[in-house]
Amino acid sequence: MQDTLSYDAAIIDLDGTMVDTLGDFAEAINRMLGDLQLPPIDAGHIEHMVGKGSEHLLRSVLRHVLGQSGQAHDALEIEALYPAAWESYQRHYLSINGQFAQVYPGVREGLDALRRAGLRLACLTNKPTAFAQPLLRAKGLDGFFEQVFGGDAFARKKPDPLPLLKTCEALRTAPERTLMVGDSSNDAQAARAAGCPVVLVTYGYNHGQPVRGVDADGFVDALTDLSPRRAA
Ligand SMILES: O=C(O)COP(=O)(O)O
Ligand SMILES: [Mg+2]
Repeated sequence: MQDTLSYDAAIIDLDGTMVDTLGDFAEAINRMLGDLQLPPIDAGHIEHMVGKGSEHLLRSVLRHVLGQSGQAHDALEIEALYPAAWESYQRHYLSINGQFAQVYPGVREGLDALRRAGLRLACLTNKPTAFAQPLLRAKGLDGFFEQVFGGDAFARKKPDPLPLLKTCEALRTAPERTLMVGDSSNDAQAARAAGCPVVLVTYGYNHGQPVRGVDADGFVDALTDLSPRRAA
């Protein structure tokens, strides 16, 4: 049980923390690869590439499939494919957003308990804001958050501390009283550098690495394990 006694607010990550979006990523990516006449990629590979935003994801996917198909693939070739890949991926992602994704057990109850305890909530994801907002709406999670910021909302993404500091500013809370809840080393590194306490869920995506090896203040198996007491 993670004690929220001294927190005024919580910043919650999206992919791998609130919603299991691997199915959405796999569907949109494989439709994009089909458009580009490239071979498909397994969800297992995609899982290790998620967390650093869509641009990083697409470049990792292109590098992987070009390598698999034995085609020469230097950075220039990946960049030459990138604009068409991004256009296709964005179109497909928006058309299926949420259809192959599930809210993790305990998320609604956990968020509800945090809200009832008086904590202010923001969602901060590396996913583009234009993907994040409709996904939260489709899953009935949008009403919990005062603010929703995507990976394109600020000049730099997590693991840089800037998005967390900007989110604290928007919530008008001090970083040391604002709990970051995420699923990966990105979230933890950003929180450490911003001066926010950080708890990681044990079920998300952590670039294929064991999450308990990440430097964090605690780990929970569900958001319901975050104790919902507010700061005095
Ligand atoms: O789109 C991604 O890279 C995932 O983003 P998130 O884990 O920060 O929500
Ligand atoms: Mg995540």
